[in-house]
Amino acid sequence: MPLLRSYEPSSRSPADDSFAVCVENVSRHFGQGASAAVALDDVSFRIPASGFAVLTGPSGSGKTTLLNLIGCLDRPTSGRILIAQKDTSGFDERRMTAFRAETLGFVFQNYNLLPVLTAFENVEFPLRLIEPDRQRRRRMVGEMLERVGLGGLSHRKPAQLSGGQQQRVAVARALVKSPALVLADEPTANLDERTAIALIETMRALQREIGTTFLFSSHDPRLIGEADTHIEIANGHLSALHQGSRSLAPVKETRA
Ligand SMILES: Nc1ncnc2c1ncn2[C@@H]1O[C@H](COP(=O)(O)OP(=O)(O)OP(=O)(O)O)[C@@H](O)[C@H]1O
Repeated sequence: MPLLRSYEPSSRSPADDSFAVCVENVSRHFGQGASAAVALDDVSFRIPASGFAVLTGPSGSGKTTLLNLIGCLDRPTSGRILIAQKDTSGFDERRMTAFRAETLGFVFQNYNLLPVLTAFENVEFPLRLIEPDRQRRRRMVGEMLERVGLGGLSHRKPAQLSGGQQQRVAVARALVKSPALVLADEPTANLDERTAIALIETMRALQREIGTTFLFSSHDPRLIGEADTHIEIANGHLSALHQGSRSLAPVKETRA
C-alpha cells in the first residue's frame, strides 16, 4: 500500500475543516518609538484546505512577515492565526516547534538543503523527528523521491544536482511527512522556464494526491495563474483576495 497519505485534519466541525489557514485581524509591529514599523495591519483572510494559494505584493509589503507568522516562526502583535483548525496564538515555544515539525513543510528560494547529506538523507531528515520506525521511514523517503522524479539520484549530494533537481529534493523533503500546509518562498525564482513549469506541475500533482495545502510567496505569473486563491498585500494591508475566478472583498473577521 502506498505510504503517501491524505491529510486528515482533527476536525471540530465541517465548517472548520474547509480552511487550512485562517488569518484573523493580524497585525505585526516591529520596534518602538521613532523606529517603529507596521509590517502588517489588521490582515484577515482564509485559505481553503487542499488548495494552491499564492501571496503577492510589492517589495516591503509584508509577505515575508506574513509567511513567518503562518509558519510559526514569529508571533503576531495582535490577532490570531489558525492552521489546520489549531489556534497557534496560545502555543509556547516548545509547542510551536512540535507543531512546525508535524504540520508544516517549508520550501525556500535557495533550496536550503544540507550540503553534507545525500538527497535521500535530506528528505529523511525531517521524518526522524516524527517517524521512529527506520524501515518505514526509508520506504516513505524512497517513494517520495520516486514521486518527484529523482528515484535514481537519491545517493547524490546537493552539489551534484542541478538547481531544478535540488528544488525537487526540497519539495520531497517538505512533503514526505504529508503536512497540512507547505509554505514556499519564491520556489521557482532561481529556475529556468522549463524547469519551473515542470516543478509547478509536480507540486500541483502532489497537492491533489496528498491533499496538502500550498501557500507560495511568488511573482511568477505561471504560479499565480495556477492558484486557487490569490492573496494580494500592499503596504501591510490585504489589498485583494481572489478565489477561483471570483474576486472577493477582503474578509473582515471578528474574533470568536
Ligand atoms: N525585524 C524587523 N524590524 C523592523 N522592521 C521590519 C522587520 N522585518 C520587516 N520589517 C519591515 O516590515 C515591512 C515588511 O517587510 P517584509 O520583509 O515582510 O516585506 P516583503 O513583502 O517580504 O518584502 P520583499 O519582497 O522585499 O522581501 C518592511 O517595511 C520592513 O522594513
